Amino acid sequence: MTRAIQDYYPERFSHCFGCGRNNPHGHQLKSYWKGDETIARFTIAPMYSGGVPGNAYGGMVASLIDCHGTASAAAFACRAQGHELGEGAEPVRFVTASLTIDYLRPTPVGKEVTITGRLMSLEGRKVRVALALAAGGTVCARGEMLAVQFRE
Ligand SMILES: CCCCCCCCCC(=O)SCCNC(=O)CCNC(=O)[C@H](O)C(C)(C)COP(=O)(O)OP(=O)(O)OC[C@H]1O[C@@H](n2cnc3c(N)ncnc32)[C@H](O)[C@@H]1OP(=O)(O)O
Repeated sequence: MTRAIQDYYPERFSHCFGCGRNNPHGHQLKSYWKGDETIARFTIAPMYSGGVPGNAYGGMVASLIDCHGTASAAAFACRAQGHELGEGAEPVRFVTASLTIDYLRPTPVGKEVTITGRLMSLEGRKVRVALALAAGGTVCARGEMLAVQFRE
């Protein structure tokens, strides 16, 4: 898959500060399939420092996990319906209903981090995703999301 999951979002849902391709001021996070899981790569700029220079502030960590989680939910739901993103109808859009983050150790700025997503369960409009953010192979934060399919 060469296109990011977010690149399949309808235009009207592509303004998110974290991952919207139509938001020139945002982070424009890109998430991809990796086998049965999902992955995004991102380098946090030093301006997103937390209290200690060199480490990211917690909101930035949550933001990356949040956007990767909703993208993962859309991809998991699409595949569960028997097709891939870009095939047939436009992908359903998910919003975060609940997100918990465990901050395990500081997340570095200026160094690539990976965010991964794994499907936990899919039940009706609800998708639960397990998420992890790692730097240099070390997990810095874990997240758990309940994403709910948006009713248009
Ligand atoms: C045209 C406007 C376009 C707007 C698009 C926005 C896209 C932006 C994407 C994001 O940036 S996500 C940002 C942060 N998230 C939000 O702003 C979401 C705010 N919350 C909501 O809009 C609604 O609460 C939500 C859509 C998540 C759910 O409302 P619904 O009325 O569609 O569904 P409902 O309340 O019936 O909940 C559906 C199921 O989820 C469950 N649920 C909802 N919130 C929950 C929660 N917090 N914890 C546990 N379960 C929860 C709920 O119990 C229920 O379970 P069951 O189906 O088993 O009965």
